[in-house]
Amino acid sequence: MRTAVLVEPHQFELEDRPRPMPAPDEVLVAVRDVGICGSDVHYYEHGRIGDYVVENPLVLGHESAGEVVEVGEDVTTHEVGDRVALEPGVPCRRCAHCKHGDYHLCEEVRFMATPPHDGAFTEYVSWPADYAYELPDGVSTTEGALCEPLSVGIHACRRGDVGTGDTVLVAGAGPIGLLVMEAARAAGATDVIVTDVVDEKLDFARKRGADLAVDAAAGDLEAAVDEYTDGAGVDVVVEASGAASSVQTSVDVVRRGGTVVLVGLASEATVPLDVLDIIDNELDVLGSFRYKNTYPTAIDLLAEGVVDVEGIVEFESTLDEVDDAFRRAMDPDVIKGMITLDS
Ligand SMILES: NC(=O)c1ccc[n+]([C@@H]2O[C@H](COP(=O)([O-])OP(=O)(O)OC[C@H]3O[C@@H](n4cnc5c(N)ncnc54)[C@H](O)[C@@H]3O)[C@@H](O)[C@H]2O)c1
Ligand SMILES: C[C@@H](O)[C@H](N)C(=O)O
Repeated sequence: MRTAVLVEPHQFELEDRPRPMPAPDEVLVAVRDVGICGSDVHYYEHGRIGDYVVENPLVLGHESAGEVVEVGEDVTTHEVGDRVALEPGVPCRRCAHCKHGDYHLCEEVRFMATPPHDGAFTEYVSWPADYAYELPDGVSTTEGALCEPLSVGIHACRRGDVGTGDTVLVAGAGPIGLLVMEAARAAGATDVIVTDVVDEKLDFARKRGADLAVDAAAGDLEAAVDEYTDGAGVDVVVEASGAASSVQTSVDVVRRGGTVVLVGLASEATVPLDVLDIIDNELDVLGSFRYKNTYPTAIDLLAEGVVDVEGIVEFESTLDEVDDAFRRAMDPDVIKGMITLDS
């Protein structure tokens, strides 16, 4: 099977690898769509993300969906021909976190495209059947692949307890921020303010329904939020830019008693933060890491037409064009590229 392998930064090789055999509890999936995530681009450019270093050739891609072509002998839940979205993190199922229900915090998780685990820029992936979620008619495999970043948005909104009538500020209009916006609307938020520092991203957010889109670099964000909320501040901020300065700004624009959810991986591990602000205003400042139990929700929201994910896809390429696709995805103005396969 054709497989795009990152052999060193900025260099993919298309290899012919043996097709995997599904284990008894797995399904073999012919991959149809794989999103290019910011983390894939980061590995492509730098060969590492923090402590995760690409020491051996790695297959990138963790936002994937496809069609079941074979089922393991113990699998009773899937049939050949089912279209499925693959949740890319499979936990150990035995540790305290898994037993506690926080399987996304499992330290033994096998997460696609995170060294040393291969991802989905390949023709076939064999994956545990219970992490392969059937897509109903009407939900495309492109949408199935985008259940992954949508899951990040759903989990962040759950962490922030976003609810009916809330005003939510989403910092960063990349794919994650835009899908946080979708998830926040689905959770009942009536007002969504989006910030970014790139005009094209702000325009894109406006076209996708942001009630207010503000340039965070222009220096008047707090005033703009004050004006919009009559001085109250927003109920929930979801920080999805990863910009260090945006962490304090998030604390500045949330209302007293409100919640700040940190999703963006701040480029600097330590960021200045006015702790008295947090105490005096009794803020909840929470981390949000990946997701748990979000795929069924994401698929339901897509099937009901409550969220739009395909609208963030700006280009599609084939596996043979993976190098070009990654070069294109490095453009800061581009929101999302997809690799499509037709094996
Ligand atoms: N916590 C998690 O589980 C999780 C999962 C996926 C991604 N992430 C992180 O979330 C962040 C967003 O991911 P993405 O793929 O959308 O990234 P992205 O780089 O495509 O988008 C980030 C956006 O933030 C904008 N930005 C930069 N500085 C800003 C500022 N000061 N204020 C507002 N916006 C600003 C950028 O212009 C860009 O549009 C990244 O840091 C990523 O690593 C976290
Ligand atoms: C959650 C996922 O989208 C992220 N890129 C990660 O590897 O953690």
